[in-house]
Amino acid sequence: MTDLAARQHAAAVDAESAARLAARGLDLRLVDTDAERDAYSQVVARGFLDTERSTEQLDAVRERSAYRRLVGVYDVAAPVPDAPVGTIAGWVAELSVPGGATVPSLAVSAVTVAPTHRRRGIARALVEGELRTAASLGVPVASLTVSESPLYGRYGFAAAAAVTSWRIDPQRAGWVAPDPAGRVDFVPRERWRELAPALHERVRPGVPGELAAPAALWDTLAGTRPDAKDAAKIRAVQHTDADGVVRGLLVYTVDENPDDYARSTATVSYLLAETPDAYAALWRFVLDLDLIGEVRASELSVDEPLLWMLADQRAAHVEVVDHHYVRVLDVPVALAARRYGAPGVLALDVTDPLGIAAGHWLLTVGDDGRGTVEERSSDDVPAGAVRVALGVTELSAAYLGGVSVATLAAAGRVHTSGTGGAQRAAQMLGWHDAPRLTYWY
Ligand SMILES: CC(=O)SCCNC(=O)CCNC(=O)[C@H](O)C(C)(C)COP(=O)(O)OP(=O)(O)OC[C@H]1O[C@@H](n2cnc3c(N)ncnc32)[C@H](O)[C@@H]1OP(=O)(O)O
Repeated sequence: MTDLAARQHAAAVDAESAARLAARGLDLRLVDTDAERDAYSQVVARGFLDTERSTEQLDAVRERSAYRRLVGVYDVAAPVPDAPVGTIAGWVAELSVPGGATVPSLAVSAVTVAPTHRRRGIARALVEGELRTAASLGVPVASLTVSESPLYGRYGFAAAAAVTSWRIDPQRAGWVAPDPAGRVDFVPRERWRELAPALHERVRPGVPGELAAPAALWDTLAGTRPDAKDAAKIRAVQHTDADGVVRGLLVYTVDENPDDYARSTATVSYLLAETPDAYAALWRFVLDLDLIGEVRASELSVDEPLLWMLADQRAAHVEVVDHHYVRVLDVPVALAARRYGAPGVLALDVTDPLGIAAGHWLLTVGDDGRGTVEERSSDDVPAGAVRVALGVTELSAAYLGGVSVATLAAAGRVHTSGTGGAQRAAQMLGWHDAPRLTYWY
């Protein structure tokens, strides 16, 4: 755990949110002991429509979630006062940004409020409180994946990295890409679980929008958790290059079609590739599986090379889905971390309903794509700069290069100065690789 992550984990709860909730007889506090964590875990399961957790599941969750800071809201007047009526989890993890660098991000998860206590501002107090705490510690961005799209824009989050869900008819798709080098083999799930973290560590800096993954993710994907459901369905595969180095990993499941056995369904749970050969070989393996009439995959990029490997692009039905939500907390630190698509100068006027990221900033990008950021007064705009007035939600939307500023301007969400200002700002803030996050958290 980095020093920043340790400080975030141990920080006191936000005083403003605590006072707001206390005025309603509610207690905001850190969830600490094993018994508290188990009670919290049961409430989160209920909040996400899951069944009550068994002792085995509680043990598995507790063992795998120590990295998470857990905060609960308690109602002392409730019949079970030890069960929180509101929950949130947060931890600091590296978020990849355009250009190969990473920034620390407050990853937010497990936001639930008991149906008995909804629509009284408890979720707002929890989310705002954790954002203020992270910002006060110097965490430059926050991020999350969502159950419902409309929830987090009000706090400054935007869908910065969309992904795609695919349904492919492999019997129609064909293949027009070169034959990939290397070999593909089945491996035991336990072996896959050992290999995955290191491969992800190598791949993720080059994928804007990807987040350092908790160890628990690999157990879930490989079915190696003691409480795993349907683990026996999971098939694990590796790709190795000519030197025998593992360059790609795949886990998938198959569901028989009782009406037509030869048109069963294969679902790609996770496909990770470090090289073009590994990427092509693993996709080709999936598309060539016998007895499969449909291949499903999700959390793929909006600009997936796979589309250009298919002889018949209409064999693939592709749906774009909002996925990784990002919220800038510290404008200069966040903007200085990424690289830019073109040189130039932007005068940014940023508004923020929570006040955290509001201000006037000058972003100067050199020919090498690196940016420097200075605070400026609102009327100080150098000649040649494009003035961009936007909310923190729109800044966050454009942060990873996943949406063009020209598109946001055309949608009326961003205002730019001068003829062609939106296009120049779009070239600067744009990036050649679509951002993506490969999992949910
Ligand atoms: C990162 C994650 O964990 S995503 C998972 C979110 N959690 C879930 O989906 C679990 C099921 N849902 C719940 O537990 C709750 O309904 C929550 C957490 C979504 C909302 O909790 P509440 O305490 O009722 O929210 P709260 O009263 O603080 O409302 C905050 C704002 O969100 C709005 N809001 C709350 N729920 C919804 C919703 N389902 N759709 C749209 N807006 C909503 C409120 O109108 C309010 O708006 P305003 O403050 O701008 O006027």
